[in-house]
Amino acid sequence: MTRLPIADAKTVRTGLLRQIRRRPGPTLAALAVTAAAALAGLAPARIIGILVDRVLAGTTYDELVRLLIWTAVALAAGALLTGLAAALTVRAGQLLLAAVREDALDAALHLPTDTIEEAGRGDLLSRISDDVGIVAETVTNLLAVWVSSAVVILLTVAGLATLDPWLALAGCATIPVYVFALRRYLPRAVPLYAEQRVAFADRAETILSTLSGLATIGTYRAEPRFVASIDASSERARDISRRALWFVTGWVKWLNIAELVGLSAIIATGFLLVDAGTTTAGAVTTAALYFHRLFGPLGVVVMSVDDVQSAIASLARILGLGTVPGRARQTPAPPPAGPATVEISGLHHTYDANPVLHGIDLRIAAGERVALVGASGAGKTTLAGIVAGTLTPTAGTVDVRDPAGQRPRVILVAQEPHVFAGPLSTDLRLARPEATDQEITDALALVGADGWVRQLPDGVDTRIGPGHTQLDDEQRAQVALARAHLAAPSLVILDEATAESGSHHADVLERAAERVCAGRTALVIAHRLGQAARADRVVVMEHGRVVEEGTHDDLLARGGPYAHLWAAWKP
Ligand SMILES: Nc1ncnc2c1ncn2[C@@H]1O[C@H](COP(=O)(O)OP(=O)(O)OP(=O)(O)O)[C@@H](O)[C@H]1O
Repeated sequence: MTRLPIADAKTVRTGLLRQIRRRPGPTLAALAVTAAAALAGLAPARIIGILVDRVLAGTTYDELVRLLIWTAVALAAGALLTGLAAALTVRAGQLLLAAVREDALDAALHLPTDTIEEAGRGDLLSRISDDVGIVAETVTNLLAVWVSSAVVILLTVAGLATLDPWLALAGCATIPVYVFALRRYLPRAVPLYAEQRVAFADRAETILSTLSGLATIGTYRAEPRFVASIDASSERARDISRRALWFVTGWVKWLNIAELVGLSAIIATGFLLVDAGTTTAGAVTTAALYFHRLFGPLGVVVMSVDDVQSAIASLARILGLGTVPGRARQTPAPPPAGPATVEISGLHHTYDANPVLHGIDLRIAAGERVALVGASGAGKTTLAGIVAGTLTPTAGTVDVRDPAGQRPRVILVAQEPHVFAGPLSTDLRLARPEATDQEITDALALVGADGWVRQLPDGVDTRIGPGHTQLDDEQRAQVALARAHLAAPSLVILDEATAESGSHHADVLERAAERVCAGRTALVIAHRLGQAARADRVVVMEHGRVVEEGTHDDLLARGGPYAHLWAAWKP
């Protein structure tokens, strides 16, 4: 199975930057307030350092009180700004995510049908639901903390360096311990947590399956066996949770050792510097407090690396959707025009290295109705999908033009047409939002659906779908044909719209299909050869090639593949 692509690191970076550049205000505001909050957070440490120096030099009571008031003001300002920065960062993050989500949804809606089929719908769905959910949760819970931690770390290190480069250097003694702890922790954390999740899922599954089979278990007096299996899975979950707890404790121990090493190095260096008279005790106090401020942010960053990595992986999956070349966008719908001409040349198509179309050349004149016939698997649906633009051919071209030489509206009525849940009239207006009630009624009458629609509880406004009125296959096909008629296409492609039904229904639908095709160019995949007999021209396909074409009578007279199909067909 071909997977949908995952964006590489560069695409993720440029994708995010592009979104930020589109609307830079919220991000810049969040960064500015975060920086102000970080600076306000540095102020108390600086004031306390000054206070230490003043006390050592012999200060007055008034000055002491003044400095303490300044410390309180700085703390309050820091707290306010930190709260504001968090709110602004989450807002900027959510706006960014909303833009990314909109783009991803847009890309998903324009993915070529064959790409979705090859990759599986599950992959696409999990990207626009699960992955978006993971990123949204990270943005809400961690983005503000990470941004403020990064800014605090940056400004605090800069603050340390401006106090005294030697003190900053001494603080670096913590780095090797952090690196050692990270290298020890990260590689073991992911598998451990994955194992824990599996154990939890296992326990839930065992309990659920026992509960759902309670009656049967009682009948066979098998309770002890099931209780034992719940016991076993619970023990596994407990053991692994205990291991995970020990693991976290061990990890936190290393963080504490790193802090101890850095702080000790700063105090020891400070002692030497004060002794040598190159700095003051107040500056060393400030440096120690600055350094202490780093512990919180560093701890948060390190503890949530896993979550952020998983969010980045999800983001890469979401942005990967935008890297698939999309289908041609048909919006806005071209205005109704006369019947189209179709020029197909050198068309090849391959599914997963399995070639199914081998160089199809076909021309359909304006207003002509061509029936496509052939055994199952001959490639008819594939050809129809390519002409409709829902499939991208491996090679070759399809040129569809209206009388004015423009790409016109092409409507494909698929084998299993989809009718959207909701009022029937809303489904029909999908084809033409401005359609009047009369036009809708006329379209339903044209396809022979007016009778049963009138009998629905609310007529054409009756809600269709689960929990409401359910349509049968014939009714769905009629709705699809009425919708196609309302769209006023220049080319209509019918893919076995009548194949599912019994013979009376087939007659109803065939008549409906013929009326929808009238005055339009039409390509009809005809399993019921009666449809082919009434077409202007019949094109016979075998194993991905056109083997015969002509009128029904000509082909019968020729006695080739079509004549054999006709002879074998029982109307
Ligand atoms: N999405 C797909 N992925 C892989 N192979 C496919 C896909 N769709 C069709 N095929 C294969 O391509 C070949 C042509 O299929 P296609 O549906 O175009 O033929 P058809 O003439 O319309 O047949 P039918 O009348 O049964 O619908 C078949 O062998 C089919 O198995």
